Amino acid sequence: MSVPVASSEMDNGIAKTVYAFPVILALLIVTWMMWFLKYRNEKRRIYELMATVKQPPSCYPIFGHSLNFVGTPTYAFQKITEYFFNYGPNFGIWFGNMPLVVIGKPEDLETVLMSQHCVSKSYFYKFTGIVVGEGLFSAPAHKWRRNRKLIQPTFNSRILDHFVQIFGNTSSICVNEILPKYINKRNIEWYNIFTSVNLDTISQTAMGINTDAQRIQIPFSKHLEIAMKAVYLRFVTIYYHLDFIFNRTSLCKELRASAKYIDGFTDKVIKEKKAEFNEKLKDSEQEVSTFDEAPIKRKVFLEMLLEIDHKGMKFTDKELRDEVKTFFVGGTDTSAVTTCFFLSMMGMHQEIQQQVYEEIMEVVGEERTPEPEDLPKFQLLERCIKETCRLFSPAPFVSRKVKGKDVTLSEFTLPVGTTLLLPIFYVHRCADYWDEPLKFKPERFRPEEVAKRHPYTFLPFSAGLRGCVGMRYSYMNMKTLLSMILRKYKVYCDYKSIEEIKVKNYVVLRPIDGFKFHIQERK
Ligand code: HEM
Repeated sequence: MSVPVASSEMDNGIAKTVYAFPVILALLIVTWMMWFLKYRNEKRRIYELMATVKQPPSCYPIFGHSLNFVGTPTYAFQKITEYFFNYGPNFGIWFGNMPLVVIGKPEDLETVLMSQHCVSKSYFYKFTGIVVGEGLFSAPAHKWRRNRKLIQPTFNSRILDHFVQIFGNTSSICVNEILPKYINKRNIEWYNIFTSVNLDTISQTAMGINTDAQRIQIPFSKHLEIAMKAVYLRFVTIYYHLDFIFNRTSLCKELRASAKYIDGFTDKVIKEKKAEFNEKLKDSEQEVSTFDEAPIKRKVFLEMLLEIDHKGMKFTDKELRDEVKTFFVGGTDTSAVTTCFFLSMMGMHQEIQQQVYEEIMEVVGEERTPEPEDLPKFQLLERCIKETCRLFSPAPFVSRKVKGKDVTLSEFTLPVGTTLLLPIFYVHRCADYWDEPLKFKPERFRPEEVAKRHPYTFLPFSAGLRGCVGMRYSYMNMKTLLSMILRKYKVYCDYKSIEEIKVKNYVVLRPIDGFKFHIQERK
């Protein structure tokens, strides 16, 4: 008797499925159509905006303006910079079929960088994924919001003050053990030397591990440079955006090999720290210590991530690796390049170098390692670091995407979906905001001069909601290292003017012909 019942239930089931299928299909079609109409509407509004803003000539079908960048990376950088100076501060370019709105007006930069609707990174950042994954730098907005809140406190002032001793120790290795090998020598790989100093500093301060990169001479800096170059070439070469083309190039092979090295290096650090963390955890369970209850904000960055993970807010291995890699990459490359440009500027401006030397002698003298309270007293040194960052902004551009809501600027409104390019390099060298922009004038950063300018004319660390989390860290670290270098060595530079230093952009700015300074020991 049960068979007919089962059969009728089955018939019912089939009938339900038969009726449900067209309903689901209709819903899917309606959803897709709504999405498509919204997408087309967004595109239409962006195209309308592009029609109203200034645009350089030579825009070709399919390729847009991108054909004008084809050539060496140097040429591409020069071309983009030329566009800024001819069409800026705000204008539009077509990168293939992608419209890019360039925002160089300080008032508008402030609006963009302070807007919750501009915290999403643009399409270009996906190419950095192989190097830094989805760490803080490239994370999508929802993930970034959570992680920024967690990470920011590990760089608060009290913690930074504790780091000064480590800055002093790693700087001392550089000054007393590494630099003596290069006295009076030319053609030195300065970038590698200073990347290693910064790697030691960041690994001790943020990870609580000593990599001893300066003494062991690990190839981290070499791989970082290869990876950054490959990522940048991919950005600017439009056909490299297609995986099936890029994956077949030798550049891709080099990028993968370097990214693999950086991953391996990071995994080793995490493994070591995890083992130490688990040991401490065991001890704390036995000794009822306060380890688990210690406030998270007192721990270094990696300890804090491990502790959060342990307390249940899980980070996958990949998430952990991405965050750590981001700090290794973000904290070393930019700082190394800034150190090298700074020393070039000191070599080129001997009088200013002498004044900085006198300031250092006044604050700490010949021997004493700087302490936290000394650092604010290095005022001229700080102005010189800032003037270096203005002329040679380590991050020449950043990019964003408008999401969630339109953003209104001084002259037009950015519709949702617009990709933005923020040309920091251009703003820093623009004669509208800086008199004699190609002159090294640290006095521009005296408080009374700063007060005369719009704050968004100086953006080496970007600014606003998604500005650099390591800005104060960097100033403190650079002041410690540079004061210790300059009191022991005199720097000379073979470049005679700023115009002579031609630059290229491998995500981070570099001189095309290398850093041409040399050091002599002060007697
Ligand atoms: C001279 C040194 C440095 C410069 C010029 C610099 C510059 C920048 C810039 C321009 C950005 C914004 C990037 C963008 O929006 O695309 C940024 C973001 C970032 N920087 Fe730095 N940086 C420096 C040093 C450091 C250091 C030492 C650390 C680590 C301690 C660090 C960690 C980060 C992180 C994690 C981000 C992503 C922030 C976020 O999206 O919330 N940076 N940096």
